[in-house]
Order: sequence, then structure tokens, then C-alpha cells
Amino acid sequence: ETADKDGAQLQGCVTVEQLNSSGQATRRQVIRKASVILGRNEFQEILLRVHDGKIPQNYHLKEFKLFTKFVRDGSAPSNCSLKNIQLLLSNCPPDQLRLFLKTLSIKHQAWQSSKPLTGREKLRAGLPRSFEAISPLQQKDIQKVNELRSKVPPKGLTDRTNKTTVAGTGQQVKRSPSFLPSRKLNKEQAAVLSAVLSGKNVFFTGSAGTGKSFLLKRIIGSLPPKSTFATASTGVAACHIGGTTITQLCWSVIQCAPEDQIYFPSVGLFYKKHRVGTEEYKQTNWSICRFQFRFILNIDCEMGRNTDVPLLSKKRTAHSGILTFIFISD
Ligand SMILES: Nc1ncnc2c1ncn2[C@@H]1O[C@H](COP(=O)(O)OP(=O)(O)OP(=O)(O)O)[C@@H](O)[C@H]1O
Repeated sequence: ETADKDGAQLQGCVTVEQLNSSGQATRRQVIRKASVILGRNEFQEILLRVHDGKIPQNYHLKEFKLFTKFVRDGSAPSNCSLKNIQLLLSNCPPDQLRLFLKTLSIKHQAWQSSKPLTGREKLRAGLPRSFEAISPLQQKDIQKVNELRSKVPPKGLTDRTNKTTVAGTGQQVKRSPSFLPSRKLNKEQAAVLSAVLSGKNVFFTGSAGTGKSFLLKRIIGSLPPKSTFATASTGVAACHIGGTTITQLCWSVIQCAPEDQIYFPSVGLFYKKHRVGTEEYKQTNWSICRFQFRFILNIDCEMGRNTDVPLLSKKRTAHSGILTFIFISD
């Protein structure tokens, strides 16, 4: 349950954009497999370290805007306004991203309330450069930020960086620390999650109310969205987990493929993309049903040998080599 333990680290795709004075990107660097670490320097200032596996880049987070609209999809743009730099995080495990952004936001608010050193004081201190990963969120951090918020006079506005919503009456709303992982996975659930994260093929089941759906949500939240496909045999089951039906997944395989003609090794056939409603389309639809059938039947051996997987990997998984398929029964 790494996502719960640590809000200071994140894995995903990072796009670093250099903005000009009118906010347009003049330079862009995309790091598909980046590690992002939240840390502090020798003056306890908050830094964001982006590591591409070779050279780490540090970004000061004195002033920044955070946009959290797409966190559920594993994406979050943030803007370090001091340097006119925009960092766009994408394809991050959503649970990990959520905790990371909460940690960032709370730690930054707490830091703002402390008296930052002036440039002269920093020079005088003569401290050697350092970087240390930030400590995980604790109850005392939340209490501190709640105290700070209660001192702020009501404004009737919502600040983008500090989303303490203030009702129209001017009354300030204290947010509960609900983001702290209050519900831990039990031993069996944690074992399943760690097997999934280590890339094993896993089948888990249990009687009613034993926590299968709870675990499933945690699994989906711990994997990179672009290479995770949650599917179910029926629409009802798919809706339950925010996934898609297997038929839909198969169609998306076809549609995502860059070529007009696609080869499926598991059935040894070529399929052509056709316009909806044509005779060829109907035939292709039938073939896809057969493909699905084989796909599910052969899930162990086919996926183990990675036969059909490269078809998906061309476009949808440009960011990651490992694909995770989740099949849910009703
Ligand atoms: N580790 C956990 N900690 C706290 N609560 C849990 C945990 N696992 C499951 N629960 C709770 O137990 C209840 C049943 O869990 P869940 O709905 O996931 O079971 P299920 O096996 O999917 O059930 P069913 O087969 O009936 O759909 C839910 O209220 C869920 O929030």
C-alpha cells in the first residue's frame, strides 16, 4: 500500500513547459517515466524534484497554482509562477496523485505561515545545499493548517490554491482531514494489491461483503490510468467500477490502432477498420466477438506471452511497458 504510506513521491509522465509573459509555452520537455519527489532544501523551503532517471531538476514552490480537476484521471497541471514554469503531471496512479497533491498543498500552507529567510540571512547562514524528501502528512500538519484557516477573515470567495470553501454567508468551513488514509486494506487485500503491483496475474474472489469492490477501487487507483483497462462482462458491472465492457475495450483496441488493418495473433486473423453500419463492419463485429472470447479464454497464456498486447501498446501505452487488464464478473 505504497500510495497510502507516502505522499512525497509520485511516478508518471511530466511535461515541463517554459511560459512567456503572455502565458504561452515557448519550450516543452516531456518526461514519460518521471519520478517526482516533494522535498525541502537547506532552508526548509519546498522543492519539487523531477527525475528523468539521469539528471534531477528542482523547482522552487514558493508561489504556485494547482489545478486538480483531472486528478481522478491521474493528471494535474501546476504552475510555478516564480519561474514561469508549468508542470503537467499525467498518467499517475490517481490515489498516489491525490495524496501527493494534498501533501503538497498542506505542507506549503504550513510553510507560508512560518517566517521565510531573506536572501541576506540565507547567505549569512552559509549552509551547504541539500535536498530531503518531505515527511508524510500527520495529524499535526492538518491541525496547524486548520488553525491558520480559522484565523483568516471570511472573504466569501474560494481561493484556487486553498480550496477552503466559504459559504455565501461568510462562514468559514473547516475541512475534515478525510484524505488521511482512514481505512487501511486488511492483510489479504494488501497481499492482492502488492501482487498486482508486482505485475503478477491475479484472480481474487470472496463471499458477499468481504471487500472485493473496496479492493478493486484501490487497485485501479494505484495503477497508471493509460495502461490500466478495467472491464466487465456487462454494462452494469462496468458502471460499478467506472470501467468499460469487454466489447467496448475490444473496439477501442481497433480504433486506437494506427493501421487500417490489424493482426490479432491470438485468432490468427486480420481485421479491417470499417465504417459503422456497413456489411464489413458487421462482420468485423462478429470477429471481435470471437476475438473477445479467445482473449478471455486465453488470458493467462496470451498475456503471459504478450501476444496481442503490442496492438494496444502502440498508442495507448506509449508511456508504459506494462498493461493491466482487470476483468470483473457480475
Ligand atoms: N479494508 C477495509 N477497511 C474498511 N472497510 C472495508 C474494507 N474492505 C471493505 N470494507 C467495507 O466493507 C463493506 C463491503 O465491502 P465491498 O462492498 O467491497 O464487498 P464486496 O465483496 O464487493 O461485496 P459484494 O460481493 O456483496 O459486492 C463496504 O462498506 C466497504 O467499505
